[in-house]
This record gives sequence, C-alpha cells and structure tokens, in this order.
Amino acid sequence: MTQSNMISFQKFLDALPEEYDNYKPELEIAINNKMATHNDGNLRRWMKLLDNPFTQITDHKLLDQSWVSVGKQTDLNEQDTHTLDTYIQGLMPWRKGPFELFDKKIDTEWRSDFKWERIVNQLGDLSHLNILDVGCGNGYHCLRMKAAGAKTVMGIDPAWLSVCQFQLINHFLQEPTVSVLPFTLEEIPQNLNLFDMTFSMGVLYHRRSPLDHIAHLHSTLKTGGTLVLETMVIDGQLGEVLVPEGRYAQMNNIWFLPSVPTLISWCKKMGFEDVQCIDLNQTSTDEQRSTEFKPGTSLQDYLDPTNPDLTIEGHPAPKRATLIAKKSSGRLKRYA
Ligand SMILES: Nc1ncnc2c1ncn2[C@@H]1O[C@H](C[S@+](CC[C@H]([NH3+])C(=O)[O-])CC(=O)[O-])[C@@H](O)[C@H]1O
Repeated sequence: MTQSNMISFQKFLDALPEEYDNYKPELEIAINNKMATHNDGNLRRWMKLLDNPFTQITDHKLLDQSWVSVGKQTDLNEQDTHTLDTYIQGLMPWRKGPFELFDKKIDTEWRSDFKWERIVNQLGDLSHLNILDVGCGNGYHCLRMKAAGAKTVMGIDPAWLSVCQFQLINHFLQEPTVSVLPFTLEEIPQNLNLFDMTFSMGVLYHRRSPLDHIAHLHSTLKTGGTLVLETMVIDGQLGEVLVPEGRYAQMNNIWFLPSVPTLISWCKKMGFEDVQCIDLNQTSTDEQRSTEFKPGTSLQDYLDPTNPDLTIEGHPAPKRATLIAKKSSGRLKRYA
C-alpha cells in the first residue's frame, strides 16, 4: 500500500505506552503486512479520495456527547467545505455514529450513542485503562471510551471502509491514543494478556464458533480485566439457543442467538467470573434506520409489517444483551 496523507497508523504506534512494549513490534509488522497485502479496489479509491490536501486542525472537539463533533463551519474556506463534502459522500454508507464535522451533521444508520448511554454508567471508571474494542466499526464507541478517560483504545475491524471513516474523523480530532486497525479478532495473537477492558459489541452472532470467540476475548485481557460483551439474544432458559435456518432479519451471516442464561454460562465456561447482564434491549427503529448517509433498507424493512416483535422470516425480532464479566484472578477454570 502506498503512503497516504490521511491513512496512517504511525501516530498511534508512537503513542503506545509501555504496557504495549512486548506487543508493539509484532503489531507494527502486522499493520505493515496488512497494508502491503490488501487487495481491496475500494480501498485504493478511498485512499485517493483522502489524499486531497485538507489540513484544517481545530481546537473545537466534543467527544463526550451523542454527536461526536469537531470543528466549526466558520473554520473552513469554500474549497475546504467542498473537499469535506466529497470525503463524506465518498465514504458512504455511514452506519455507526452520529458525527458532526465542521457543523455538517452525519446522521448514521445507527444511533450508536443509544447503546453507549445504556451501558456507560455500569462500566465503572475507564480512567487510565488500555482498552480493546473488537468489531468497533468506524470507532464511534472508541472515541466515547476515550472521552470517558481511557488511556488507549485499540479498535479493530476488518472493514476497510470503517477504517477509512475513522481516519477521516481522527484527521480532524487528532487523538493519537485511539485507532481503528484493519484486523479481525482472529488476527490478534492469542494470550496477549494485555488489556484492562475488552469490548465485543455486535460481533458474537457473526461468529460460527461463539465459544472460541469468547475464549479469544478472554486471552486478550490481563488477569482481573473486564469483558464487555454485547450480542443478540432470545428470551429463554439456560441451554436455549436459536440457530436461524436461512436468513435472520435478512442477514445471511447470523449463527447463534443464545438466551441470556446460556450466554452467561458460555462466559463462565470460558473462564470468566462475576458475569452479569447489565442491559437487555429490543432494538427500535429509532436506533437503527435508513438515513441520507445510509440510504436503502434498514431495520423496519427486516421486521414483519404486521408484528414488529418478529423478523420478516418469523424469528424473534432483534434483542440485545450486554454482559460484563471478569477474567478470573484465581486459577483459570476454563475448559480448553
Ligand atoms: N471476526 C471479526 N473480528 C472483528 N470484527 C469483526 C469480525 N467479524 C465482523 N466484524 C466487524 O464487527 C462489526 C459488527 S457491527 C458492530 C459495531 C459496533 N461494535 C457497535 O456495537 O455498534 C454489528 C452490526 O452492525 O450488526 C462490523 O463492523 C464487522 O466488520
């Protein structure tokens, strides 16, 4: 991958604190390999787009609010205003947010702030924590974690569009201790034992081996660290799981939707303790809907028009639980 004005992970690597010392050389190689071997035609287009010079740096940053914001329209000349519009249009669709760049509102498909507001007060103090956010999308929650005091936030997401959206936003925000890196969880080494807190929100149901996902999350954490796990669930007892035949809410990559007691038992089985459900919420069409920045279909098109508690395939409508859990400080009770 050639160099780009805007796409760079170097500032993040340079800003990593000593806790990352053992991992940093390997991480740097993995990033370089990823950039050298990507085979994504769209990425070349997005990189070209982001290569237009736009150096506006601003002091006006508001991360600790629903609309993560940077800059004021009055900071921009006409040329910059036009360039910013081409960036935003060129990086559509915008799924996670919302954001406001120089007073230009990017109303995203998801009001990701709703999820954050439901859980933030139950996470404890994030000050000085090194955090991993697995499947972080364009890094909206990573920025909210930073605003809540995190020392570093390493987001990972395999979708290059998400990586590019974050690079655009962070070009203006200039937060060196937050990044979205182009990795799946499976590309993160096992047994890092590095992070104080690991989030996996909206990823587990995409995995065909959910227990392996939880075990891998466990191995990212240092002893005593906290997992925040959010996924779609069904109502039901211990042992109940829905494995939808065919599509679920039109998605063809949904595998396991456990009941909350089942999900808790999976976490315990993988070595977590103090597992608690801190939120249970049926997704509303206020939280997920199509917008100017993500046109086309969205949640309301995936629900039964006569019964919003069912998907159009007849499954229970999307309901999400968030669990928090501790990596045991005692002997690991995990079943290998
Ligand atoms: N194996 C994987 N490893 C890492 N990421 C993955 C993997 N597979 C898919 N993803 C990524 O996980 C994200 C799931 S979206 C949640 C975003 C945010 N967390 C949110 O809570 O709003 C969920 C949703 O919208 O349904 C996508 O960005 C994928 O690219």
